[in-house]
Amino acid sequence: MADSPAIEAEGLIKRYGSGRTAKTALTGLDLTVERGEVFGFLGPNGAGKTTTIRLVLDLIRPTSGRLAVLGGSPRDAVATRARMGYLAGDFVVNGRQTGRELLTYLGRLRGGVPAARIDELAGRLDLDLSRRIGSLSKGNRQKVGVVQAFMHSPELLILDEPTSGLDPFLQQQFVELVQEASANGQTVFMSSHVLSEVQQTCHRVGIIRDGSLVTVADVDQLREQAQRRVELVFATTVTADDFAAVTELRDVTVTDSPAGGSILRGHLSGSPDSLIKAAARYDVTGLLAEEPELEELFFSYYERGAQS
Ligand SMILES: Nc1ncnc2c1ncn2[C@@H]1O[C@H](COP(=O)(O)OP(=O)(O)OP(=O)(O)O)[C@@H](O)[C@H]1O
Repeated sequence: MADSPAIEAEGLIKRYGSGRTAKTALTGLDLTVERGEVFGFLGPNGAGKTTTIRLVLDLIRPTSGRLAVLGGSPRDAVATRARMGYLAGDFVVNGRQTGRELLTYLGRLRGGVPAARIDELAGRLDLDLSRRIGSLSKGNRQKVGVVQAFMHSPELLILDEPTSGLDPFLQQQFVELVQEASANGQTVFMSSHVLSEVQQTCHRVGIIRDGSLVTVADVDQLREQAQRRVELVFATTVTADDFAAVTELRDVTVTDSPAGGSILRGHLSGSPDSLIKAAARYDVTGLLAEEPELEELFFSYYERGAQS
């Protein structure tokens, strides 16, 4: 069904082993990933992220609970897998093939991918497709992994710490690929410890701890609540008292500007509207408002999870 969620888990339990060595990795996971969203799956080591992803891919089976992927059971793997793309942090394949041979082969399995699409992605990632995969560095091998995950524009991309340990160039290229996939209406489910990457790509984040989801948050809402550093330069002298009515503004300092006038600095949370209106009473010659840092907010969610 087209409008069923991309991923829907209810009371999902996964136990590894039995007897005294048994380990319950998922303790009753409830999770919905809607079609077309980029969902970040965050949590400390051992929380159950990879286990969830392996269940979605039908690489392992749940002990109990319900799981639907693209409207069907993950057990319909053959039909569903061609509509999915998957990349883990350590892309491992037969090393004797060249990148081009492997990607052409995988493209055929996924219903045919034009050679030009493979070339375009390889070009963007600065990947040499003529080299044998076994001779590539970890970073270059991971680029092959990125191409195979994205090349067929799958309905659902499953990414398990896809860029961990990779250089900033590949991380930035990866962010752009996720943003493009999202603009194209594809769904992305991504676990990551790279919070800047999550901040740049995800619509929602879910925090998992000890095998169950503790919070789901909307990244735009977090961004609105988050503080941003602001700096305003005035042609004339202003005082902190002139901005006392702007309740969204905290930690206000006013210093003399080298060009005469004043520089006002502070932290703004919520709407900038009343600050802009208060500032408009004076002659504003400079303005800086930084993009809010969500990392601290993400960490506070991790911690909140730890207390529950
Ligand atoms: N094959 C297995 N056999 C036994 N226990 C396992 C197995 N795979 C995972 N576990 C355990 O299940 C729990 C969840 O592991 P999982 O790999 O899903 O966590 P994760 O959130 O992906 O962690 P990380 O961020 O370190 O990758 C951990 O306690 C782990 O030790």
